[in-house]
Amino acid sequence: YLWRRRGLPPGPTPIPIFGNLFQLSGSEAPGISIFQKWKDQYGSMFTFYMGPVPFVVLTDYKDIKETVIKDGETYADKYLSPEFNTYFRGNIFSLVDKTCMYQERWREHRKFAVLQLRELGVGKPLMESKILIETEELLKKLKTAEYLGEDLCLQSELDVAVGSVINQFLFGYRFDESKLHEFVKIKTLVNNFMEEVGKPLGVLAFTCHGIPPIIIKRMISGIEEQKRELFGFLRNQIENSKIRINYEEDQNDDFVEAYLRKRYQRELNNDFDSYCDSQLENVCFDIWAAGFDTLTNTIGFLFAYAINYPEMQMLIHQEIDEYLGHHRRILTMSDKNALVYFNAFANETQRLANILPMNLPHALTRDVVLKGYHLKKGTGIIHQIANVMTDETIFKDPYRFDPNRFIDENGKLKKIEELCPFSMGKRQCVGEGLARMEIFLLAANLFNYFEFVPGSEGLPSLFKDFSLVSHVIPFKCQVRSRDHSGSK
Ligand code: HEM
Repeated sequence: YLWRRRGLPPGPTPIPIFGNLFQLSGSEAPGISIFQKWKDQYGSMFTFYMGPVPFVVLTDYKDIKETVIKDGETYADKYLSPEFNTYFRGNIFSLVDKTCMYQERWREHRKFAVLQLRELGVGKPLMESKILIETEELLKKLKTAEYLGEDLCLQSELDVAVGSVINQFLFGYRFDESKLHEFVKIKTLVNNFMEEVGKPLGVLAFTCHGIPPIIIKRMISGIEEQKRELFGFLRNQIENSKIRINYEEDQNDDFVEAYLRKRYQRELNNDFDSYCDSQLENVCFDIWAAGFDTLTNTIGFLFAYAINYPEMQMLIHQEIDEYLGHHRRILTMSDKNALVYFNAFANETQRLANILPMNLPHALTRDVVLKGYHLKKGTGIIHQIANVMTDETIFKDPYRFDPNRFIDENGKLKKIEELCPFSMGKRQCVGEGLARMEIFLLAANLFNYFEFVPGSEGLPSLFKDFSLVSHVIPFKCQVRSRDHSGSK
């Protein structure tokens, strides 16, 4: 009755105030299976309630494509709480959360971020060289761990490498020994933020419209101090850039410099609104929050799978050895296409690590008729890519880790369009190019020089917790050098 009254597709019965949140949080972690259960029960398009708010969920690739690709503008808005945004960000500033009211500002800043990722080197030797510096540093640390015969917490090392690349992009410097304390601080703050908004009350505060800021503050009380420190850190970096920058020059070394120059030019033309400090702080936060956890955990899962499946790790090693012959050297992006098995392994990792158990909620920018349902402008829509990537009609035996599903009968890499970890359409991940480069350069090179085996605590767990982004449980491993001559 509830569904018919609202003209929505059917779904599980909600309870007052909390809707279906407890079914979601009480389900098997990380939460993908409950969407599958609802799909089996109500069909591929159904409605569930996050708190008092209904969200229409699309779980079929075909339907997602029909909506976000063929009618992108209609689905480009986000369904996130303006009150939460105002409380957390100071206003409706950001790349990730932008709502319809601020569509133009979001469009401008998204375009700017995509352009800067390109200008500052994604897909080019410039970014490659920065990622390779992190790769070399990682290799040195692995060598030391091997020499000492110690267990290695690989995830901590990957975190520093991934964090350094983001910080290079944003602020122009990496986290060397002297800056490690800064990294630990920002990582902790971003992680705590993710944890808070991943809890049921956090999800409510993050998505439901109309909750007064004073209540939001109570619902996610853990966030207050972190917010101050996090934005304090970002503000500090931006202020340092302002001191360094020379507006006479036009060469940008990092994102913040590019932003400040753009703002300067706009202000010369009497536009004092489009580019401002608060927006810059929030975009920096978004790039950290959206880019760090997702990427470092993807690479972490890749190694966790490789240690759990040594016979597959051996195939990665064999492929690299056959390709490089006797001349072991650092792999670069020009080698990527030759390493079919590694790419298939990385694809399968992204599919099964399925890093966003629930995608970010979008909202309709106009009334639409979808599969016979008349949905009103503003309705929340979730494109459940996690369920597409575990759809057994596309990926047979979907919970089995099997890189071979991405290799065709001619031994070539098979493109399966339903592999969509970066989502699709107008809100598709802006960091996809950077993420793909890092996955290849960091991971392929570590396999190039080392074998990874379980540490003293045994095999890495493949369990995924319930969070906005699935985290690999930090594991210990041992590394064995594959380069006995000692030359690199
Ligand atoms: C393996 C790593 C990554 C994965 C799996 C991933 C996945 C995603 C997904 C699924 C979305 C949401 C799309 C939607 O709303 O439908 C997204 C958005 C976003 N990602 Fe990523 N991401 C990754 C890495 C990165 C990196 C490295 C950056 C930064 C350089 C980044 C920046 C962003 C931003 C800014 C958005 C919001 C875009 C918008 O709403 O317009 N991501 N990402």
